[in-house]
Amino acid sequence: MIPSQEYRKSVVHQPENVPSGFRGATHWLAGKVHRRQSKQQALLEQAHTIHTAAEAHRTLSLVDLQAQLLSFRDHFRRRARGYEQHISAAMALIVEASHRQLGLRPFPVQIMGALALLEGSLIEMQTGEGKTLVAALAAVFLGWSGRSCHVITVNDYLASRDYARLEPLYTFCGVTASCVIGELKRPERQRSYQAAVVYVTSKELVADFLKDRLLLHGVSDPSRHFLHSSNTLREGDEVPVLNGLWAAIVDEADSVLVDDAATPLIISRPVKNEPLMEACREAVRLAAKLQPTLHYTVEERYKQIALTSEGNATIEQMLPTLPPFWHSATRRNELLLLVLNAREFFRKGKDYVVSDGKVVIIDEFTGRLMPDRKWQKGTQQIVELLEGVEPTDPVEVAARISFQRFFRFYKLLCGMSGTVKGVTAELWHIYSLPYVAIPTNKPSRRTTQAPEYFLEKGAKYAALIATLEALHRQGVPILVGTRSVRESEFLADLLRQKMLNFQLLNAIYHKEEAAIIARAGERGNITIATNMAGRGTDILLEQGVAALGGLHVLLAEPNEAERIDRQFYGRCARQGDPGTSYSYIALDDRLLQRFFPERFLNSVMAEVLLRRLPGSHALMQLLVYLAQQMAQRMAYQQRLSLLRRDEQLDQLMSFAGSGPKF
Ligand SMILES: Nc1ncnc2c1ncn2[C@@H]1O[C@H](COP(=O)(O)OP(=O)(O)OP(=O)(O)O)[C@@H](O)[C@H]1O
Repeated sequence: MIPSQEYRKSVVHQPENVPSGFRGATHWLAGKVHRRQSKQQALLEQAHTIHTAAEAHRTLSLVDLQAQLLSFRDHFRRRARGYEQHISAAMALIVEASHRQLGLRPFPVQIMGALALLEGSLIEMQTGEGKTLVAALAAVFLGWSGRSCHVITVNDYLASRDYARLEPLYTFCGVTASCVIGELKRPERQRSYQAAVVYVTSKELVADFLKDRLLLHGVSDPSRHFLHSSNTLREGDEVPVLNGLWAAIVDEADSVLVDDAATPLIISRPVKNEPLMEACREAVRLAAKLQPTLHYTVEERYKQIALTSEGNATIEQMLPTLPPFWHSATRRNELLLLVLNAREFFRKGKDYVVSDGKVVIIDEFTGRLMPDRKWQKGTQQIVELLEGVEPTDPVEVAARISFQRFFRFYKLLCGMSGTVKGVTAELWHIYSLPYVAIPTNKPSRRTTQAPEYFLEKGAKYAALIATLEALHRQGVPILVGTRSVRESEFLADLLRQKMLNFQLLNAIYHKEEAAIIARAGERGNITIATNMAGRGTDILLEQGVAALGGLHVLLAEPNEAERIDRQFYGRCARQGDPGTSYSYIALDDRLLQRFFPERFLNSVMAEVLLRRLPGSHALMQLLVYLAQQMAQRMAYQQRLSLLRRDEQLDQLMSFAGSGPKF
């Protein structure tokens, strides 16, 4: 049904040699655009035909509809001759089943999206266009094949929500479905992974994969069914939970396959290290006797701490009473600086929380609690000791793999996102994923305000608050996007001073996060969120809000990827609703500061903005564009070099006869 990766790469979108010369290159480009457009046109036409055919099934009884679906399922499972030719007929029945079971009649563009997924493409579909249903239409087919299809969601909440919503459709079509979330124990996980369609986050999936690989002692082809490799298990071993890696539909594909691509997923195991624990305890005891300024200096801006001569003298006085370990100045300083760093720079409520007697890290960018994440090299134990909770054992790495490497194991990979442009070449190069743009069901009614530029953050926030006040007075709901938890809290303080009511998305669980984001479309609501928070949650407008211009979204700081900015703007004007997007940018924003010299920004650009010289906005726009391009280029190079390293490692290992390792 789906062409293999190799077939796709060789036939469908094989990168051609670009002819030399300007004329040659423009012809080549025009031909490429033309081929892509005709492919999209063909898919859309097929989708319209299916939509019309589905209308004819409205009169079918429920029993007949299901009987026809089940007969198609058997046909697909047996891979009977020419079964691919029945995709349109079967899809028309699934469309009707969706209407009966979910109350949703897929639009032609959604059918087009599902067809493109089945061809193994990456589809770009605007936010709010109903990607959840698109994935389900394709997953029914993949589930019919009898092998597991993994639908990758952004978080556990979405995995269980999407599974619960779509389960009636799957059951009706004769497909077993399940979801795997963090709280499931291994026996339950194993049962869930046996289903034909499994909703799961990439994090859970990769963690289970690594645990299985450890159980299987690193042998076997990762794409094969693990249970068939049970001969590699030893007596009394736990059973692997996964059922092989065959097909995956990745939601928010840009985030999973690009942004998180190089993130290593690590399986660690606690190790008893009593000497390290004792050293941490001693360091905390010693540091308690040191005072800022007198014994050490704190450089807030660069997050640096240095012992003063007074500090060094105090420690040396204590040396005779300390064990020999402390007589090495390097070791002593390293440990003491760890404690002082934790004491001066780690903030409870911002960097971590203490819950149920445990120190839990808060993600700096999303504000989410990360119970599985631990600081390294003794920092975790030191923070725990400072908080007076029982220190946990240090951990060692047992197995690791990057998301990029993991997803390349799938025989069939496809994905969806609202923002793919800008990374299509990378997705092709790394995953052999061709790209198909899906048109919107209704024309977009988003108004995009030109970005506003400011000399410094102070002026930017003052203007931002004034805009919020004005819109709030009119009853317009506003969603403000920030780049970090710190910035969202700073904004929240400003709003408190103005006595404005607001909702802050910060360090809470996905369910509450989704509930807050879902209410962002209510009259007069102000919601502050980090850009990634609540991704995937539907924002419905309260009655009467559309007449006020719909949801307004305000980006408080540009991101390193223009894609993430666009993803945020996509929170408004969903499904043909009205909406407006704004962006406020200051010369001291992190993006510009990272890529341009401070002197250039503070003198040349400040002067240009201050004098409102002609073309100043275009120049600022160019700077932001260049900074984002540079950031993306650097991130891409990083991912590419990781991939090359992985590939080299593979070659070495296969030479040694050990098969794929990570
Ligand atoms: N065919 C349909 N008919 C009516 N409503 C639909 C249809 N398909 C989807 N919807 C509704 O559209 C809304 C948005 O759907 P969904 O959350 O799947 O969009 P999305 O593309 O995944 O958005 P995001 O990118 O923000 O996650 C939901 O309320 C869903 O019920």
